Amino acid sequence: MTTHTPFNADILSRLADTLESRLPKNGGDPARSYAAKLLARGPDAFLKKIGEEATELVMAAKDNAPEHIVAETADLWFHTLVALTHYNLRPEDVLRELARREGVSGLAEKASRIDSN
Ligand SMILES: N=c1c2ncn([C@@H]3O[C@H](COP(=O)(O)OP(=O)(O)OP(=O)(O)O)[C@@H](O)[C@H]3O)c2ncn1[C@@H]1O[C@H](COP(=O)(O)O)[C@@H](O)[C@H]1O
Repeated sequence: MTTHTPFNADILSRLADTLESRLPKNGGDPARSYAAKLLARGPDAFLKKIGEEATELVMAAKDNAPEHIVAETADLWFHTLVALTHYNLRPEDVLRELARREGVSGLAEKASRIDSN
């Protein structure tokens, strides 16, 4: 199932727009929407789900089950998008941060942090 075919990341923006519409202040209805239910219940609810989904991803990876890994990563990304929405942040903020880091070696970045301490 692995593919390097370019895929438009607009889905993240569209999903974030949908999640914003599920916020309590925007009339999200917990009776009709799982996302609205999580957002109405607040951080304890969606942060617990992030922990659970991360653990499920680890287990899928340990099983070396590619389709399961993709599904669990999607669940994890979805719940992190719910968290970003609660904190008035957008996936574009995260994508900008990744773009800022592009080409910066993790080893070099870590060394610069250690040197500056
Ligand atoms: N991408 C997702 C998405 N990914 C995962 N999920 C839900 O996340 C939950 C994952 O939790 P689990 O796997 O633990 O399943 P569960 O046992 O049912 O969950 P709990 O009862 O334990 O919380 C499931 O209920 C999934 O349906 C999602 N729910 C919604 N979306 C998107 O969000 C949009 C708005 O959704 P609603 O407003 O909730 O209808 C949808 O149109 C989709 O585009």
